[in-house]
Amino acid sequence: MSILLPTNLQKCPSPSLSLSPSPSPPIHSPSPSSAFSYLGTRRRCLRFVTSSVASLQSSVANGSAPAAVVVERGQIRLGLPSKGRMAADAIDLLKDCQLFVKQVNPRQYVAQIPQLPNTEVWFQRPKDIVRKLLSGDLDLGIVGLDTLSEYGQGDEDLIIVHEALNFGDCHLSIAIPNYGIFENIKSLKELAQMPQWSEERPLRVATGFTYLGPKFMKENGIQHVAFSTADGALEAAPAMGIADAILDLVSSGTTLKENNLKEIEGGVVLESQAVLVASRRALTDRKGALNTVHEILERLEAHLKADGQFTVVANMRGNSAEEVAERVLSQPSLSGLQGPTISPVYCKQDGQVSIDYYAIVICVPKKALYESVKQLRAVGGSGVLVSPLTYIFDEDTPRWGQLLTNLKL
Ligand SMILES: Nc1ncnc2c1ncn2[C@@H]1O[C@H](COP(=O)(O)OP(=O)(O)OP(=O)(O)O)[C@@H](O)[C@H]1O
Ligand SMILES: O=P(O)(O)OC[C@H]1O[C@H](OP(=O)(O)OP(=O)(O)O)[C@H](O)[C@@H]1O
Ligand SMILES: [Mg+2]
Repeated sequence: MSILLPTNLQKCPSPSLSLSPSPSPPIHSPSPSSAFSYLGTRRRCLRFVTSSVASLQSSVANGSAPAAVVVERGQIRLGLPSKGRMAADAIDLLKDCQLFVKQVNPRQYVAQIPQLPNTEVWFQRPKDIVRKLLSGDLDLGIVGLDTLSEYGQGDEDLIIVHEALNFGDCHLSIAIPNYGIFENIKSLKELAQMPQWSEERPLRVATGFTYLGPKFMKENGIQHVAFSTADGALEAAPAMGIADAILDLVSSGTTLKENNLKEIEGGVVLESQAVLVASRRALTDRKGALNTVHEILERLEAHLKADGQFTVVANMRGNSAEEVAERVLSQPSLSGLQGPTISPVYCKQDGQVSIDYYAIVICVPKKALYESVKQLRAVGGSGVLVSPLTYIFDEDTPRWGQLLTNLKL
């Protein structure tokens, strides 16, 4: 395999991989462009790079000196995306957890959360949040798993505290043209076995993910690949003749479709969504950091668990609470969190108080709402009321226990 890194990396480790001309003529178009840099093509380059790849990549990709000790400071620092599609969603999520980020104006990069008086918010680009967690300048952060994986490179100091914040859903995937020599190619295996690729003329992949891309190809035993990098609109690269394939984020798939590209079986590198990440050093060494993370985690879990559920209340005729419970529990979608809550409904008839009905209360996953209502009706439920659920505070916070285990506390 020739996973090739830029020659310029060897001379000048800089976070921005500078541009060099394409190594070999493209298959669709004879006009290589210098808009993308091929990450090295020469064998002597590969030999050098493979021996020092780990240390070189981490200092280049992280753009900062490795953190050594935890610097004394009074406040816990939470990094939030300063721009892009994640910025508003991260603030909205915290708001839904009753954590209100007070930013005086959008160009101010520091903010407060009055509910967490020992915590400061710092707005940073997602990749810089990861870099600053590693350098010790931030303690916590919210970023996409893709960014965390690309810039964190599996560093053990980075701990994912909550892996599913329910926004920023996308996946990192290889895409190829749906025309020309790729028309009948449907899988990564078929792509790798195409006779066109050789050491001299590798499959050229344009990507912003220059750590995850080569790692994935290596793990899949794919030979003859060369990566180039660019900062956006990657989907144009194949049609421009700059690359054969791309490795980029996909959400709705519209951008791929509009650019005549397709995903292939086995080509998904990573499923991603927003995560809460912490620096292990900060959690173990910085006073107050663990308490802050506990509070944020409790609020997040309570909100996110409730977010997918409705509260359903219905009346049901019956002779006793137990008899109604049996009917309700005979249906697969009506067991609620622990089981239905059933209470008598007291009616006054001819001066007498009687119990003919029982009210049942259950939590129902939003996706299963209609099915649940049908099942309720089938066992005699009537007057079904549905309302959104705001929080579910469980007895304990499962991820908190996992975090403590992970920290060996
Ligand atoms: N199309 C998408 N749909 C949903 N989430 C996405 C999509 N593209 C990216 N994301 C998620 O949002 C994060 C931020 O992406 P965004 O495009 O806002 O910023 P960026 O790519 O870092 O910056 P820029 O695009 O301005 O260079 C990504 O790391 C990813 O987790
Ligand atoms: O599958 P879709 O819903 O079409 O989304 C995918 C696109 O979204 C992102 O681009 P972004 O909008 O961030 O622009 P960028 O290329 O400038 O990063 C990503 O890089 C894809 O190009
Ligand atoms: Mg983007």
